[in-house]
Amino acid sequence: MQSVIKVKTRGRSLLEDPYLNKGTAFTLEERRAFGIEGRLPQRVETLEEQVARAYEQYQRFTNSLNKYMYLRGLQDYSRTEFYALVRAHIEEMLPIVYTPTVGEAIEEFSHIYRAPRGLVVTEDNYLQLDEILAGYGETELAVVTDAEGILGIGDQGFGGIAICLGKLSLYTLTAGIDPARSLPVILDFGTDNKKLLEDPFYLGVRKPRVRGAKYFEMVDAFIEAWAKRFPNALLQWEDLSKSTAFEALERYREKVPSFNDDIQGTGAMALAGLLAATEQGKTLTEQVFLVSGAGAGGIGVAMQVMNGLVRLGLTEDQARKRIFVLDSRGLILDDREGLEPYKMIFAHPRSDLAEWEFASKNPNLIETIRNAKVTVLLGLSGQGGSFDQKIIEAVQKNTAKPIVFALSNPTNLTEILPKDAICWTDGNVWMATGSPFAPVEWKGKTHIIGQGNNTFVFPGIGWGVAASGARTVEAEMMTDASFALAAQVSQERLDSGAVFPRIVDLMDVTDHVARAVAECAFRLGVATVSHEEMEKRLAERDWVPKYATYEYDPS
Ligand SMILES: O=C([O-])CC(=O)C(=O)O
Ligand SMILES: [Mg+2]
Repeated sequence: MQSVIKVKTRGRSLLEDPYLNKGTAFTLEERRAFGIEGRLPQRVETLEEQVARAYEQYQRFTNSLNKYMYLRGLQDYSRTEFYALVRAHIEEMLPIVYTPTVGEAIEEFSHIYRAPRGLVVTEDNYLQLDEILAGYGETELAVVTDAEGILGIGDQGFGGIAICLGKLSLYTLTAGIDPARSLPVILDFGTDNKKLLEDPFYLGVRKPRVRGAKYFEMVDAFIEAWAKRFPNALLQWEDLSKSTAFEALERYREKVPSFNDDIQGTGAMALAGLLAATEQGKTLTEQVFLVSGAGAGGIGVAMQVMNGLVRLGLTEDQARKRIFVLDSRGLILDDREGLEPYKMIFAHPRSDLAEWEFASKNPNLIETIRNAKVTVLLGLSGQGGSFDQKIIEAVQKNTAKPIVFALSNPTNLTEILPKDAICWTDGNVWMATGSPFAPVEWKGKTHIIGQGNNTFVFPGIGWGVAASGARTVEAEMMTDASFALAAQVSQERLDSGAVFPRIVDLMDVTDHVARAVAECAFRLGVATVSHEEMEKRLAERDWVPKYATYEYDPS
């Protein structure tokens, strides 16, 4: 907690340091002690007064991307003011600093770029990372992307660093990670996005992506330098493409405490929603699941559903028989030539389909729904609109109340619009979406749409790992996170149709998830601090947006 701190920086540099700057909130004594008298308006303000002005300015922008730019500018000016503002208006501003507007900001990044942030790793500097990292202050958390699989919008090159900025903002807001101790990292190994390569403003490495052995040689070098400089820090992989996400996760998970947000975070979130929709899992083992999309998110969700079913008493084999994963070529079956290794675990034997009716080589979406008697649809395909009326009606034949999660982001890639799902099922559906959607009025009832986004879990995972000093991030920790999140969905939320908590409760929810993750680390023996120390670290957020009093430190 900030109260009184010693500060060495003086004069104009103090006003230009976003971690220390208080602007008009510097007291007259501080202005004198730090040599900034005369550089500020005479009036001394409180943080609340500053935030009120910033909010008035924010409201003058009518376009989301402009709002994003304003907030990022404020963040570059003062971390405290930025976080205090977003915290006061979290429901309104989360869709700006995060999904969906962050998607647009990523696409436009080289055009809206203003100030440098984070660490940029390239083919030119990856051998100097020891030296480079020595110049960074103490760090406890990195969000790392190579930007090949950003949200559902694919290869975004250098702009992908903005997803790291967005995720880290959430870590600070909800888990109290000190912004000065968190690091966004872009592995800028080129891009295959033609539009970016031809854009005169593009700031990233203007070359095709490095792939294969050279790619992992460079990531190895980064991990080695990172682990040497910050051995206990947590690393979150974000938005790698499916071709590297699984391999990177496995390759480094024993080397540094790390997890993949799209595989594990999204998986843990989805299982939580399913638990909430089935009375904390009471009927989960009776459901039949269809996962549309076999990327990091799709396979991650399938794995976590499997882990959940096993926790509820099924064997892995029994669980897998209830999960059907489809990619662009249809249902994944064991006789597919060239099947990617990470998909194999969910490949059903063709011999199991003896009684099925389907037209071509692999059953498609509707054929799988009909033959397998699917009751739960999980959309992670990035194919906007792919759950159409026929699809929904087919699921309705199998169950009184389908569960339909359209988890692809941003908004325009959602597999189904909530209003359509509610209309086509006459209101009999458990609906959730990855991006935020407004409530839907249907026959006099207001249906609230829960936001099925990994933001409900990753900050808690990070805090839980930090609090327990966990050496590794284990699958069991994710499952405990799912149960903890599901338990935070109130009866009132369920009555209004939502299977995820309110965004305004994100901080509370994160408390519970963090505790579950930390306790699990203890149970599994991967924690490295005492239970007492862990309790201390969980009791209070490390950093909250408040001003400390500064005392000049001349040493
Ligand atoms: O960033 C988000 O909103 C959720 C996520 O990880 C993704 O869609 O890749
Ligand atoms: Mg992601």
